[in-house]
Parts: sequence; C-alpha cells; structure tokens
Amino acid sequence: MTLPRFYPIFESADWIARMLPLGVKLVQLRIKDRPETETRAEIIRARDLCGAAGAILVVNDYWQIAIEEGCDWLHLGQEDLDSANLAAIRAAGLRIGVSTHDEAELGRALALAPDYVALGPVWPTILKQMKWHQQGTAKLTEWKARIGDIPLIAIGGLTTARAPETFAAGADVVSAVTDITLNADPEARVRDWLRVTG
Ligand SMILES: Cc1ncc(COP(=O)(O)OP(=O)(O)O)c(N)n1
Ligand SMILES: Cc1nc(C(=O)O)sc1CCOP(=O)(O)O
Ligand SMILES: [Mg+2]
Repeated sequence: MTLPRFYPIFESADWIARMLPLGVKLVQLRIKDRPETETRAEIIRARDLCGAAGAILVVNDYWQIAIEEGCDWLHLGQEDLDSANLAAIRAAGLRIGVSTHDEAELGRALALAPDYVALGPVWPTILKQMKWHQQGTAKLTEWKARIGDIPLIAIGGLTTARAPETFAAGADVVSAVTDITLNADPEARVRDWLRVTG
C-alpha cells in the first residue's frame, strides 16, 4: 500500500478542519485527557471532515470508539496493544499502525501484520517524555530492511529541513506534531511540508 508521504498529528478536529483545505491527505487525531463524550464527538467530526476531503483519518488510542464510529484506521502504541482487542479491530475492517522503538517491539508489531510501522523518536521530541532519546536515521534504514513493503513512518523531532535525509534513510512517510502546532504560522508550515514531501 502507498500512503501519502506527509502525516501530521493534531489534538482536535478543529486543527484538522484548518489543515485539510491545504491538501493534507493523511492525518492523525491524537486526543489525550479529555472526557469520553468529547473524545467521541471529536472523532466523529474528524471522520466526517476527512471523509469529505478524501483524506485518511487515523484515530490514536481509542480503538473501541473507532470501531463503533466506523473509522478506517487506528494507531496503537505498545501499551495500547496490551488492552486492545485485535480480533475485534480486524473484524471491523480497521487498518492499524503500530509504534516501535526497539527490536522486541518491532517483533511484536510484525506479528500483527500491521498496515504501517512507526519508528521514533528519530530526533529528540519535546511533545512527550520518552525513555528513548534519539533513534537516529541509521535505525530507519535498519527498520526498512526488516519490514520490506510495509510503510515505515518516521516520527519524533521531524522538521521540513530533516525530511530529505529521513526519506533517504528509508522512511516512506514523515510525521510531525510540534513543528506545525508550535509554529507561528501553522498553515504556512503545512504548505512547506506538502512541498517537501510532494
Ligand atoms: C505515527 C505515530 N507514531 C507513534 C505514535 C506514538 O504512539 P504511542 O506510543 O501509543 O503514544 P501516544 O501517541 O498514544 O502518546 C503515534 N501516536 N503516532
Ligand atoms: C507522539 C510521538 N510518538 C513518538 C514515538 O517515538 O513513538 S515521538 C512522538 C512525538 C512527535 O512529536 P514531534 O513531531 O513534535 O516531535
Ligand atoms: Mg497510544
């Protein structure tokens, strides 16, 4: 499967509504620490916005809501996998992307036949505390050799300037959060991303 090469991540449907008109075709809704009713409403709105724009919406974490609301894609981290019902997710026809950070996690992910594999943090990230500081681009090359045709997502500390070397190392898709959301002009930054990944 070929995925769009640019994969921004946002915390609300409002952000997604702002960015879809610019041409974003693959986007993750990553909601943390909000009540379930609000989270569900955000997922429904993001699903409908992406459907109308012909974009892929990836729902982070909330696999039950994603099933119930007829979403198409999920992103699950290793801790999410501990509690997710993979059989129910697959029976609902959802595609899954899985986070990986080391060999053991990659092995666990591959056993699930994921629709993409994410490796991070390629560079240091300020979004969240992680036990991995910086994986480096050589690990992307190693991961790509291991996963073959499965799309490889690079995440963590990505900037537009780092995109070319990230692709050169083997990533199929580049994902970014704060490079966009903390930018003084997020729309201009997304246009830059679409240019460097187009
Ligand atoms: C594309 C992508 N890669 C990695 C993650 C991280 O997932 P996870 O480890 O479950 O952490 P949270 O994002 O849930 O805090 C991701 N969301 N997307
Ligand atoms: C959500 C997330 N997951 C990561 C992983 O390595 O699994 S790194 C990360 C944060 C990415 O944000 P930014 O682009 O601002 O660095
Ligand atoms: Mg998660």
